[in-house]
Amino acid sequence: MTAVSELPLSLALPVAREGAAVRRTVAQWRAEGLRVALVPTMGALHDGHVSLVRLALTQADRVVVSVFVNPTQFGPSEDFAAYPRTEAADAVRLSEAGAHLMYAPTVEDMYPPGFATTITVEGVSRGLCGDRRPGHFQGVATVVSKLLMRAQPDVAVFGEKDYQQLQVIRRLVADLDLPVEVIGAPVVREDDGLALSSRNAYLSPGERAIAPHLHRILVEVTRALTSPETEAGTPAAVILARGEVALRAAGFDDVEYLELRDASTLAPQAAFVRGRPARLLAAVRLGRTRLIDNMAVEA
Ligand SMILES: Nc1ncnc2c1ncn2[C@@H]1O[C@H](COP(=O)(O)OP(=O)(O)OP(=O)(O)O)[C@@H](O)[C@H]1O
Ligand SMILES: CC(C)(CO)[C@@H](O)C(=O)[O-]
Ligand code: BAL
Repeated sequence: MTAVSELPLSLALPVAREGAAVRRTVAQWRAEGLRVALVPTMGALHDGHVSLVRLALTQADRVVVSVFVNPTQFGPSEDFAAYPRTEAADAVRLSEAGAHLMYAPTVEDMYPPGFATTITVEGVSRGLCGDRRPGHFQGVATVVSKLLMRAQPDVAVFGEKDYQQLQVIRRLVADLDLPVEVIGAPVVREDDGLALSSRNAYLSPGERAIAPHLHRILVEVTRALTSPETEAGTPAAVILARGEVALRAAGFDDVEYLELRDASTLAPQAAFVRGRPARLLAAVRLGRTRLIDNMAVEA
């Protein structure tokens, strides 16, 4: 293991580069009877990530945070090369947040020559981001499987900001009998409602002013979906179409989707049914930035 050289000594956080090093450290902790959590990330850490670490600390004695910009979940025309990489600052944030180990593997370590296995989670990976980003959830499921195998945590924490991803991982863990408890953490937002996201750094000042309208419109659509008017028979499609018009009017360049889905299977819902938890999910484009957000639709 190496320490990140730019760190002040008092903040030094152990950094593992290889799966074997993580496995050794975790095995030692478990031999001491300690419970271990894993928080997978792609780095460029913000308060949303810190909230996951804090939640992990309430569930475990030791917290490992992986920082890996996973090439296999990016399409050929996506932002893999441009994705922000801020490892030294990430290590400081993790140290301050109370994490115990940063796991920052290289691409070669994760995908050595000859690597040939891909994990596909059917059903929940279909539609929404799965359609818009072909191959994305295969890349996510494959790398998360590897991270779980390497770290062998008791619990793994993922944010609800990436709601479809969370459901894909829940399905993956259940289907492959992986011995880990998956915990979802609530979305952390800016004061104006914008969900924190590493990609918010791409927004120009003008785009940043438009971005919070995504959350505002999700709140309005959720209210409309659960209102007595809807119960009286307005189909969800009509309300969703009004929401899409509102998003375009607010200045978003494209609305990839705005959909009502079952909260766990992500099956499309033609209407909100009281007592059946649903989720409203959206992806929009603002200049070169793709933003996603979602909200519980419950009553
Ligand atoms: N605002 C947030 N609130 C709660 N969890 C979050 C938030 N943003 C990210 N996460 C979670 O942090 C984990 C790592 O996500 P990731 O490193 O991709 O950050 P990100 O900000 O979502 O980046 P991107 O802009 O690429 O989507 C994921 O489980 C993700 O859902
Ligand atoms: C789960 C994850 C770390 C896998 O690369 C990534 O998709 C993310 O940061 O949400
Ligand atoms: N936050 C999910 C990772 C991705 O968008 O690729």
